[in-house]
Amino acid sequence: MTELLTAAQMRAIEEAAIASGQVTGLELMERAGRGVVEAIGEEWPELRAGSRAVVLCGPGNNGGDGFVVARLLWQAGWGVEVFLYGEPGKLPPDARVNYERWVELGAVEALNEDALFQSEANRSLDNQDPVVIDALFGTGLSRPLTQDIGRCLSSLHHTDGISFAKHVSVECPSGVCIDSGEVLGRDYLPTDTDLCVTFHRAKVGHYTTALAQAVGKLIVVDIGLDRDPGADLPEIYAGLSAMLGISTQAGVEEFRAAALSEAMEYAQKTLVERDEPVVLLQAGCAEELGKAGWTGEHKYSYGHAFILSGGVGKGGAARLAARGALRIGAGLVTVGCPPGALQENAAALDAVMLRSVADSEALRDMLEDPRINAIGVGPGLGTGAREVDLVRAVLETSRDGKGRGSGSGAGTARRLVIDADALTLLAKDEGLFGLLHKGCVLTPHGGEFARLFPDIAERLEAVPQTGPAYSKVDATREAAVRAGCVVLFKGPDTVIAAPDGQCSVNAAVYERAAPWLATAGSGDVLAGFITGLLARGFEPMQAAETAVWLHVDCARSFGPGLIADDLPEELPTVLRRLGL
Ligand SMILES: NC(=O)C1=CN([C@@H]2O[C@H](COP(=O)(O)OP(=O)(O)OC[C@H]3O[C@@H](n4cnc5c(N)ncnc54)[C@H](O)[C@@H]3O)[C@@H](O)[C@H]2O)[C@@H](O)CC1
Ligand SMILES: Nc1ncnc2c1ncn2[C@@H]1O[C@H](COP(=O)(O)OP(=O)(O)O)[C@@H](O)[C@H]1O
Ligand SMILES: [K+]
Repeated sequence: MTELLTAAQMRAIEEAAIASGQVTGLELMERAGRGVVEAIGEEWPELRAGSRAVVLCGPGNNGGDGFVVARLLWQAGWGVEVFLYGEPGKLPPDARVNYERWVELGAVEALNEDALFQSEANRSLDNQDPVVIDALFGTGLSRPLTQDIGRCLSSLHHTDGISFAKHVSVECPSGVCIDSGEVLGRDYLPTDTDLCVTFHRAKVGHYTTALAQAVGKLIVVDIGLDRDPGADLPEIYAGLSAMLGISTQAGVEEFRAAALSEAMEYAQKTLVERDEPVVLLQAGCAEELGKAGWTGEHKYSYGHAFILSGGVGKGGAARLAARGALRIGAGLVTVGCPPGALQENAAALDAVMLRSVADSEALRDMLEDPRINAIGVGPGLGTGAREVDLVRAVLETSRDGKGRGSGSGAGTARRLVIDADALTLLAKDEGLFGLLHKGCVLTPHGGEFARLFPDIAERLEAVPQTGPAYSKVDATREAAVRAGCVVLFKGPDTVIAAPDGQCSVNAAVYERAAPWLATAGSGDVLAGFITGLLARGFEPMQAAETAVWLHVDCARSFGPGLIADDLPEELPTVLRRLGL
């Protein structure tokens, strides 16, 4: 499990490590700078002594990292030019030390567009593919960049006469709020970056679409913050006691107690400041499916999923969802449609069963069957009065104590996936919205989210002027609390949140990009995947996480040319590859 951090969490972790005596800020900065240089070497092994770099340093510790990078590249024989935004006298202590170390080796010029143009790296005729290293702002960005800095960054790519072949960002492209992935002020897009090097853990913003689209490759460098803060204490004491000549056993114990209590105090502060972590979904989240296994005695052991369909000519979406539910392992899947659409559906369904559902009364009768333990409602449903009644029936008959299934979800309320048209109905009808319960999963895309939670969407859309900016993670968490159930907010950066604060990100970006998943009907298949897993007894959060991860994996496994119908058919290949 990989946790994604906010800037505040990262700061707290660093502070705790420094306070425990485990490491100094200066050492962390050295490791960070070294990590950047190593990442450059691995990415472009052809660059070596004689290559050129321009390092842009900012007024904080991100700038400090930049001075370390400059020094290490210089020591490796590179031609290095350094530009500083800010005053040397105002640099924080560790950055100041590294500034001083650099000025023994080379010059520091004030950063502006003209200076970049005039830089040797830009003007030299040896054309060595100069690298520009952006160490202006990292986790400490608190307001929009001034226009002159914004212009400098834009000029790196968009101005005739300035050309830097390779662009490296330290922590993140400067100007981006690392909690949200947003450019503060939204005056321009994040600067395109070939390589973004961050430290200890990726931050939440790295996995948002806005930032990921600008970053070619993300590297997370280990700066040694995973070690137990108490682990080094005996050595530290041994060193100190030898120095001071106080080596007694009592002294050892006293020293340990004092140092540990300080470390504990910081650790507690760190924990208090932390929400439930935001988790990046990885292959491991699908392991639950393996653990759930295929060991049942009969089809009802795997639950019975029911998908409500729209009328004549509108059944494709429900059929896609049904196919998804069946492939992901629901024991039985039934599509319920209006009588007039039976013929159309019968012609298109085989393994999926079919029932006629004339109206909400017929539906309530059907849902007397306790074996139906998961329902998917919304894809292609329609948004008329009949559909309002159907959605109400589904919600009312699935609240606590109703719809106890015989599958592994037995003993819990019937679970629901509410998607597409059903979300539109919820947005129009407060009464329906009020019927939501913890067994539901809402799966809005951006438009549906804005209809359901207009004030939250408005806050998310507002141009952020200060950091940390309100993020998709914040928005989804807030929506989940309001709805009282799991909310899965779709997109290349799908965020899933539960009312208790659990939150995960399924990122179809970087090496997991699957832009061809944006194809008509793919959301319907996702709704089906979740419904199928709910039928199998998965908890709502776990069902949403597993389904969305497999959804992207199916798209990646199939590749470009994918249409929604291919997604369920690709699932067996994906499951086999995962060893499930
Ligand atoms: N704290 C540590 O121990 C470590 C920090 N590291 C680096 O330090 C960075 C964080 O350092 P800081 O907290 O100093 O933050 P930054 O260096 O990201 O920026 C903070 C500085 O920029 C100013 N500032 C913020 N927004 C501005 C704007 N729009 N225009 C002009 N000035 C602006 C602030 O007033 C402050 O002086 C990380 O991203 C990472 O690169 C690494 O060296 C690892 C260790
Ligand atoms: N660029 C993208 N990369 C990866 N996945 C995407 C991208 N754009 C959309 N998706 C995913 O595709 C699906 C589209 O669902 P939705 O918008 O409901 O479409 P439809 O209603 O046509 O099924 C969602 O799961 C969404 O997360
Ligand atoms: K930066």
